[in-house]
Amino acid sequence: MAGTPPRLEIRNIVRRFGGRNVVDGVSLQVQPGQVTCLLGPSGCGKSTTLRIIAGVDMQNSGEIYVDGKLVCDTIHRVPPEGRGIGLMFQDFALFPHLTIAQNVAFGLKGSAAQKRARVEELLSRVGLLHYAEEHPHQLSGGEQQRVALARALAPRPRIMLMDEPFSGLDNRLRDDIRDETLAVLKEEGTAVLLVTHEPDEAMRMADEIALMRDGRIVQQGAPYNIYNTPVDRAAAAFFSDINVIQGTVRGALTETAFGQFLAPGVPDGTEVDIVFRPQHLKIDFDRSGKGPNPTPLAGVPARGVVERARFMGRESLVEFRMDFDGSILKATVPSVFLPKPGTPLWLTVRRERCFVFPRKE
Ligand SMILES: Nc1ncnc2c1ncn2[C@@H]1O[C@H](COP(=O)(O)OP(=O)(O)OP(=O)(O)O)[C@@H](O)[C@H]1O
Repeated sequence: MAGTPPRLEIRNIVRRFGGRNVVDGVSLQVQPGQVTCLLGPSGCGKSTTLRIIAGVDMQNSGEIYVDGKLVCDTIHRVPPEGRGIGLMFQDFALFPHLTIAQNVAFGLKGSAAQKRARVEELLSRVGLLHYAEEHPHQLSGGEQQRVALARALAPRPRIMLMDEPFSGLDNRLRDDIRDETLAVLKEEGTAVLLVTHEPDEAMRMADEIALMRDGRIVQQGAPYNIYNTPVDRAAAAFFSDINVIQGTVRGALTETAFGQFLAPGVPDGTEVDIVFRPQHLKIDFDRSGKGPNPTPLAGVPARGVVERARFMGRESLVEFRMDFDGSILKATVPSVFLPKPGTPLWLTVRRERCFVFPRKE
């Protein structure tokens, strides 16, 4: 690509432990001011990837570039402190014997006046200037996390690596700290690579999500695209509960109780999973044994009987036992609607909300 190189680029990183590729050919780029989330289940290799970029672990093959300059392959290796990288980890504790200001100043170079100016700038940005002379134990968990952010940002790192930085905080506080952190990182124009196993965190923070499984990135893109066009059943299931209807392809179509689904390019006889999220199952009332009329967009309605309905605050989760095969499908609906078990209702699902994937055993 012509023009400015990415702030961070990794190419084909492989890391083996005990004969297993724990990181198996990971490539990605992060631009200045952009947050990329490495998202995946526990053990998929996220932290190992981050540790390699930080320089505290070493890849078996692959390269790391910062602003287009090679900082590490299997021959050259810039030490961690020479990479312009800041770190923020959940258990990256503050120094208990130093004041808040001394903690933030810890990695800074320059004159005393320059250091003081930078510390004051960052502490006021995270709203903690009045705590400058206190010690960490006098601050709440959320405040300590903000100090940790200020400390990591103080030397103006070109790249910030964050590994589950908010997981020690309780829910409400976590949302606030995430938003504040994001605002500060954007102002500083830092390129951020954030590791998390929580889809909500990734959706809230990321400009781009790299979904990782078994050491590989299986899908990469804006949160909206990753959520709405998953590459496979597991990618869909990572973000929410899913419904799955099984079918077999005949003539690029598969027949279900909801009518036909297109399966272009899928060979005859292939078993497929038709996957959709519970919020996309639409409910209609029973009109003397009939449901709404079929439409090209929503297909044929199918009847189910309410098995269970649970109130969950903002929404209700309703489980239906379907007449056609006795399977259970789930719908989330606004919680004003809480039908009684045994109520027959009709269900439809819009075609553009469904994904047809060849079944993997
Ligand atoms: N030093 C090591 N020696 C041997 N195996 C390791 C080492 N470090 C990591 N692993 C293994 O590599 C795999 C990936 O670990 P990693 O910590 O990168 O996963 P993760 O996706 O970050 O998971 P988590 O969210 O639980 O930290 C795991 O199976 C882990 O046991």
